[in-house]
Amino acid sequence: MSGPVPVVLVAGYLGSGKTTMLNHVLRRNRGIRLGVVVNDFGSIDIDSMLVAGQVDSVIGLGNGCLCCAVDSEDLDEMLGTLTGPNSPVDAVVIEASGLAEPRALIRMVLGSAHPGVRYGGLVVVVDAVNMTDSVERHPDLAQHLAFADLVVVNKSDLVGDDGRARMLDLVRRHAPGAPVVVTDHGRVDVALLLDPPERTDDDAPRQLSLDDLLREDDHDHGHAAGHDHEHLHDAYRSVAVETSRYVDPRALIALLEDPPAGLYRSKGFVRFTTGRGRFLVQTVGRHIVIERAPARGSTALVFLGAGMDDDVDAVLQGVVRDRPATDEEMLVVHRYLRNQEI
Ligand SMILES: Nc1nc2c(ncn2[C@@H]2O[C@H](COP(=O)(O)OP(=O)(O)OP(=O)(O)O)[C@@H](O)[C@H]2O)c(=O)[nH]1
Repeated sequence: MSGPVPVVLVAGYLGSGKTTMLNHVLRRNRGIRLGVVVNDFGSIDIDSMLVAGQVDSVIGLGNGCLCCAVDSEDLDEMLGTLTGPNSPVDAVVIEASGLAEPRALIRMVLGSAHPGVRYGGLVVVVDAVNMTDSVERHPDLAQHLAFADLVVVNKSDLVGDDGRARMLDLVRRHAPGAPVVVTDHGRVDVALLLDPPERTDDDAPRQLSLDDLLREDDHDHGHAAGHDHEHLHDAYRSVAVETSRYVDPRALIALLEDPPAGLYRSKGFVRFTTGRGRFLVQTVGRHIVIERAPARGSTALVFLGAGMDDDVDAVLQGVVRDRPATDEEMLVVHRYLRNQEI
C-alpha cells in the first residue's frame, strides 16, 4: 500500500464486540500492518490490556471519550507516532469507546492536519442481542448507524433467525445502503474493514452525507456553548476498583448477577486466590463471561453505567477482602468459566 494511510474508526455501543473484533483482525491480519488506538471510557484502560500483545503499535487512551477528551493536535501527534518511519503501518484502526459519538470522531479524523493519513471509513459494531433495548434507552445509537461504511452485526450466535432478521431490519432502516456483515465473535476479514464494499444507495439515500457532517458545527459549538448536542457519554460514569488484596468470588458474582440499577457494562481482571493468576470478568447487561486471564497480576475492574446510585462505588469496593478464596468458594466462578478447567 502507498499514499496516505487510511484511518478506520470502529465504533459501537458498550460491549457490542469491538475489542473482540479488533483482536480477531490483529490475529488474522494477512500481513497487513496495523497501528491501533484504543479508547476506553473507564478510568482503567482495560481494552488496551486486552489488545496488548497482539500488535506492536498500540496507543491506549483511558478515562473519557476520544470524541471529547482529545484535541486535534493530540490526534495528529498520535497518528504521527503510529505512522512514523519507525513504525510503518498500512492502516490505523481506532477503537472508540462504547460511548463515543461517531460523528465527532469522523470530523476529528477528517480535520486532521497530518499529511500522512486519510479518513478510511466508519465501522459500526452492533450487538444483535441488546441493540433493540439499547436503542430504546438511547435513540441516538440508531442515528450513529447513518454514517457507517460497514455495519457488523455481531453476536449472531446468541440470537435465532428471527432475532437476526429483526436486527437486519433495524440496521437497514437506519443505515440504508450500508454494507452489512453478520458474524459472531467479530470474525470479519481484515480486508472488509480496510476496503468495505460500496454502499448500495439505490434503495434509499444516505441519511446524512459527509458534507452535512462537515457543515454542521454542533459538536464544537455545543460544547463551548453549554452543550446543545448531548453526547451519550454525558449520562454515563465509571467506577473502578484497583487492589492488590483479594476479591470475594461469591460477593462479586452475586453483585454481577443482580447488578446495581444503571450498571450496563463491567470488565476487568480479578484475583480471587493466591498463585492462580487472574480471571477476565466481563458483563454486558446481565450476561456474564468469565475467562482465565493470560497474565498474572492484581485486580483492576471497571463498572460503567448511567444513573447508577452514588453508593455503587462503595458496593464495588465491598467485594474486596484480605483472605484468598477457598476451593469451595471458587465453585461459583467455575460455573461461568468457558471451556476451561479451574
Ligand atoms: N457469545 C458471544 N459473545 C461475544 C461475541 N462478541 C463479543 N462477545 C463477548 O462480549 C463481551 C464484550 O465484548 P468486547 O469485544 O469487549 O466489546 P466492546 O465493544 O469492545 O466493549 P466496550 O469497549 O466496553 O464497549 C465479551 O465478554 C466478549 O467475549 C459474540 O459474537 N458472541
